[in-house]
Amino acid sequence: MAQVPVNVTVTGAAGQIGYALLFRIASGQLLGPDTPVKLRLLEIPQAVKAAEGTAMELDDCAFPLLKGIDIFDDARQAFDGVNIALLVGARPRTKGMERGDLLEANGGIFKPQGEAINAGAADDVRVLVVGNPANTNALIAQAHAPDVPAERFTAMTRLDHNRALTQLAKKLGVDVTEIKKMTIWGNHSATQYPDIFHAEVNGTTGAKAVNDEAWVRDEFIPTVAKRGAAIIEARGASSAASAANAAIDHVYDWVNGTPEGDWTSAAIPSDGSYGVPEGLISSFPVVSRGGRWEIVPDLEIDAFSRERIDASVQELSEEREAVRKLGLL
Ligand SMILES: NC(=O)C1=CN([C@@H]2O[C@H](COP(=O)(O)OP(=O)(O)OC[C@H]3O[C@@H](n4cnc5c(N)ncnc54)[C@H](O)[C@@H]3O)[C@@H](O)[C@H]2O)C=CC1
Ligand SMILES: O=C([O-])CC(=O)C(=O)O
Repeated sequence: MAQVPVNVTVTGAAGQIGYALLFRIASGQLLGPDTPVKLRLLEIPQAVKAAEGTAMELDDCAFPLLKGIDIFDDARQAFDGVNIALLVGARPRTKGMERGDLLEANGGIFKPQGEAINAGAADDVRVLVVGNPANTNALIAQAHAPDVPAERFTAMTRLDHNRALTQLAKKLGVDVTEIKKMTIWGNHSATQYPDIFHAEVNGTTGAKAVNDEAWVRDEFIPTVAKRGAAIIEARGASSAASAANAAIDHVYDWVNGTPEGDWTSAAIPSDGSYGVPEGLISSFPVVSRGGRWEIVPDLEIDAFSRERIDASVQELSEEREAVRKLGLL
């Protein structure tokens, strides 16, 4: 294990996702059991003490792969030399806040973080934005990091993907491992489109195996798309451990590749595929090969799917327009 440690920066480190995420990174689940890591935690000044507490607990685990923990309240320092950037900290929507206000408040976070990544990140930096609105926050950060290849900025829809796998598996009474090629299209929001027409289950498609369009339309899609709100309702707080789990899955697959014969979902910059305007950070069916995400090409999109993909992509276009008007792009 003479390998140089990989620098992993986590923003919002003292938050609830941070707490569920850091121990898994340090134990080797993010990058694999042979890759040592150094953690660089970014928090706002008021939460630095809490982050220090988490760092004490990380020390107390004596993880063999953890080669250092540094805590910052300054983005330039936190992203200096970063290889993997997990942008979790964001401004949550509070009462009375309009979508425009939320985008503006997050612009104040993701613009300077993009600039800091541009200034100091390692050449191989990979960025995953978790903090909501994740797709558009990723777009803002990317816009302020012109020296970093655009494809290195991604947003998380893997939690939606994993939610969709379990909902379909439960409906069919099969194991989640029997379902391949699930897809989430569009925005990580209630407009997202979980697509089972291309999913494969024991030699047929997910849609054919279910054979019930009303269930797909009225139960499956809304259950997956509104699962975040349902968790908040039940738990009194938003998904944390499942979100951290999805972040681990996203980065692990990005670095190590997706399995043959399957694909996953990630929000990545559009190359114009499937009618998604170029540059929007939208969720697609993707494989990871040679450390890069590739959009799965040439899938047939029927009218049912087309309408839903277009609606979610339309929302992303509107968010892009809104942040453009705010001068954030
Ligand atoms: N993409 C996805 O699937 C999911 C996204 N989320 C989003 O993830 C984000 C974090 O969720 P939680 O950890 O539950 O929230 P949280 O409120 O528990 O933690 C957020 C942390 O970010 C910190 N923070 C705020 N501004 C910061 C800045 N400028 N730099 C560094 N840190 C900063 C806060 O001090 C806080 O400790 C939220 O935006 C949430 O909506 C949550 C679940 C799933
Ligand atoms: O809605 C939220 O804040 C949490 C979220 O993104 C999710 O659980 O998908």
